[in-house]
Amino acid sequence: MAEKPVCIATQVPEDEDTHKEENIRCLTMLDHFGFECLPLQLVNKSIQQGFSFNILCVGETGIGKTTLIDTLFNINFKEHKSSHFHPNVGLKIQTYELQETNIQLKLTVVKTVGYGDQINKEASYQPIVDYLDAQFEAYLQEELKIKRSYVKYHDTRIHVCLYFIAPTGHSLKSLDLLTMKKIDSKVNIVPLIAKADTISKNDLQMFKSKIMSELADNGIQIYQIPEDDEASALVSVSGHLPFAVVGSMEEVKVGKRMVRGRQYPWGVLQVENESHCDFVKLRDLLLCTNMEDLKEQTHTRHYESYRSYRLKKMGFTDVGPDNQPISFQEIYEAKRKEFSEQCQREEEQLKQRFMQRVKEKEAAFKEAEKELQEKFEHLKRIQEEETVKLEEERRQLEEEIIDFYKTKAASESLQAQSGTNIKKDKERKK
Ligand SMILES: Nc1nc2c(ncn2[C@@H]2O[C@H](COP(=O)(O)OP(=O)(O)OP(=O)(O)O)[C@@H](O)[C@H]2O)c(=O)[nH]1
Repeated sequence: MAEKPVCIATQVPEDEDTHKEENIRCLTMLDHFGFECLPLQLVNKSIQQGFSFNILCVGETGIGKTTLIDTLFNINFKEHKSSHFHPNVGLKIQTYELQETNIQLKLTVVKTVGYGDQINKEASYQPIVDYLDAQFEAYLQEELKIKRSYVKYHDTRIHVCLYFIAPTGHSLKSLDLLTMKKIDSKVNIVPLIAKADTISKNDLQMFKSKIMSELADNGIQIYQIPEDDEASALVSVSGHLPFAVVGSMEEVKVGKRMVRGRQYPWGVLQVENESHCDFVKLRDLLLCTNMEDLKEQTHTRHYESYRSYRLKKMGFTDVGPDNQPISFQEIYEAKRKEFSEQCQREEEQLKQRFMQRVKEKEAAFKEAEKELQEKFEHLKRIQEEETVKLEEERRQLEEEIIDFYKTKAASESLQAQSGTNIKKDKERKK
């Protein structure tokens, strides 16, 4: 905080001459004191804790997401290029611990992978929506814990979504409109025209107005830059939306200086030259003037609406059916009662269903038993008839055997008789 001379007024008795007031001494303060120091406490605390910032980059493969993030933080994050053949849209999440002088920044960059590469683009926005909700849910679960630890907790809620629009110079694609519509209530969207060096100055202005009117026509809410804020007003950024950005980590010679830019046969595009592109405006917005506002909007607007939706879904409400304020305890008791009644009802239903099934099973068993008994009786009858038949056959066989033996004995005696007669005849002939 800059030191400034202050006038310390001393109380002068009313009856003294007014010319004495001219002799009030002006002292220069050597240090801060009193509640003037309050902001210092916040500054020190913030420096000690460090800052965190979460950026989501949504854009087609190869549109310049990585290069822009590298250029914003002036660090080569060494990213591999993605392929165009992902079957679905995915997200690449990376967290970096950065330091500038004594300021630490925990930066999380989430980038889409394979966005806009599928033939059917209908569900391209879903992984993005799911990711945004999952971060809100994780924060809500931390908030609902009895033992919370916000200091250690890594808040991964996305503070800003940089939406990369292809520099077609024509209009927004239906995928752009669809995705932005789906996420505008969950994140602060800052639309960017990517690779703005590939589009002429006149075309760029027309393209910008076209995009803004298309966003308005489709009711898409982008991040509203607070214009009353002194710093924002100075750069008057809103009028430049969507920012036409160019990314490059290349150092190019311009006159006697080395600047970051892109060298072309016809000249150099300087990334940090405000008459060449809006990169500086974007960097100022994200890092210098509006980071805290982006975080605040994330918490008070987007997270708040997710939280209230989830709590309502869980059955919590601020007012009862009679529009009277209702306490958490009352809701809890009512919910518990409702739950135990529901449990009882379900238990009763289960019991009845069980009894019904037991009855059905018993009836089925009885029916099966009856059928078996009938079958048994039938088989028994058949078997008895078979036995009687067999007995008859056996009797007949025995009779036949007896007859056979009788016949056999008769024939044997006849044979013996004839043998004796032959012998007697022979003896007689002798
Ligand atoms: N003309 C121009 N080219 C750029 C710009 N930014 C990046 N590029 C080039 O575009 C190509 C892809 O850039 P990346 O930053 O890897 O794109 P990306 O969107 O991160 O790609 P993926 O992560 O693979 O989806 C590289 O050859 C960059 O040099 C830009 O502003 N203008």
